[in-house]
Amino acid sequence: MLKRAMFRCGQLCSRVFAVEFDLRTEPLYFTLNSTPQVLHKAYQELFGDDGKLFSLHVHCDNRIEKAQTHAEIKHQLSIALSRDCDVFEASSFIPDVKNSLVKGFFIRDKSTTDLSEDVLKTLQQSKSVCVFSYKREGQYCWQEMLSPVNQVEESVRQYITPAAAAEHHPSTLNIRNSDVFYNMDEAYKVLKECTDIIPESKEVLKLVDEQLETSRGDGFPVIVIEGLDATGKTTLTEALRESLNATLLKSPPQCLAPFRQRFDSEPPLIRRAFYALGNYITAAHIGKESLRAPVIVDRFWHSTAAYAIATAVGGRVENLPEPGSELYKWPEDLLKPNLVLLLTVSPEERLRRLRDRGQDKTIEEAELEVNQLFRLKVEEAYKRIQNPACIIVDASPSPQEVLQQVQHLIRNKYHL
Ligand SMILES: Nc1ncnc2c1ncn2[C@@H]1O[C@H](COP(=O)(O)OP(=O)(O)OP(=O)(O)O)[C@@H](O)[C@H]1O
Ligand SMILES: Nc1ccn([C@H]2C[C@H](O)[C@@H](COP(=O)(O)O)O2)c(=O)n1
Repeated sequence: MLKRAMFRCGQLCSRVFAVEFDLRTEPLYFTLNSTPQVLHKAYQELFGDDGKLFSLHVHCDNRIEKAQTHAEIKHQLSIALSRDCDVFEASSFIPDVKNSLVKGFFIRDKSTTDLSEDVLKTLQQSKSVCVFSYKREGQYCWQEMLSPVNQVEESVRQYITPAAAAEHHPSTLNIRNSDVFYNMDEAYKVLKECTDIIPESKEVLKLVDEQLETSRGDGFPVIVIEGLDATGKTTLTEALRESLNATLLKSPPQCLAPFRQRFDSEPPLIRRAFYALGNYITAAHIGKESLRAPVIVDRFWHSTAAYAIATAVGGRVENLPEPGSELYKWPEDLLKPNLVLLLTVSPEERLRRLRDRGQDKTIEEAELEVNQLFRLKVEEAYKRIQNPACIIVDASPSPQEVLQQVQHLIRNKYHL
């Protein structure tokens, strides 16, 4: 309750709120003020003309619990609310303060029933959930706390006050060590914190402990093949293995395959830590194998970071961390490949290949298909990662031509 009260009245009022009413435009930014503020029309329209409005945020000191509660609420809202309700991503943050982002939702209920209010009141019974409702009177809009079930609490009005757009999209504030990990210890810690609720974490950590050994002398070249799904990575990496007499490795490595589905169903914090650790295990395998032969790697850190950043950052490509941001920096303790090639094909060709393949798609792959914005962000994030940056390969020609193109690139560099 103390946290909720702070959120309502105290330090958290200096926060800025961002609501993604429309993923193709800027979020709507506002702060809260105890004195009424005259709002211009755009805000008046969004806050009050069309249905009942609520916001919901999750506050919790335990990051695992917070991530799981957020995911659970997202699921609850998707099944419990009526079709007349729109759910938007919303967040609150302190401008330029890293890790200050608190994720939540904005709910617009255009129905004539009280269903959404009842659902939200039930959710608010959890001590880490804070729900507000929004009211409008003339040119003023305010927020007040939704009274929990069986509790009539005197609500304090906080008036909506327009705020300047954030220089960087707020979601970028929390990427480090929540979505992308820049050293092994940080990812390791996340799984360690999960061992009680996800017993498989222990087994993954055991595998990490057993396999670690990333040092590598001047061995054979290590070439990573990256790209969105169905761009031809498997086809190319297998052809390269044969033509170069190379060892083919993957990230995540085969030893993590039994755990992948489990971690894919977890919120980003846990899921991304799992993939990050997978890269370190693969790095240990690369270290050994590259002493014997050239190594081809199907996906590595570029994939882990690009998918994580593109998922964490809502909306448009412009919302991504800007080129040169430290968020695109290779982890200090992860083995660096000699060459990273990014396979690209047109969206139409990718869809054709996906359809021809006709196999089950993971949720994320299915999302790629429908979500053009997400695909563009993944590809752009790939291109922004530096040191090593990826070399773009046009993978639309036939498999044989793509192989020749890549052999040419490798030969130029290594005379293999
Ligand atoms: N150069 C190419 N031209 C036409 N079709 C191709 C080419 N390369 C691969 N394909 C076909 O496209 C489909 C996807 O290829 P592949 O499985 O190699 O992609 P991928 O990048 O490994 O996918 P994923 O990441 O989802 O495993 C397959 O049916 C494959 O036969
Ligand atoms: N090194 C890796 C490999 C994969 N991922 C994640 C990113 C996508 O969610 C998904 C794609 O893998 P695929 O379906 O092609 O096997 O896995 C990652 O984060 N890091």
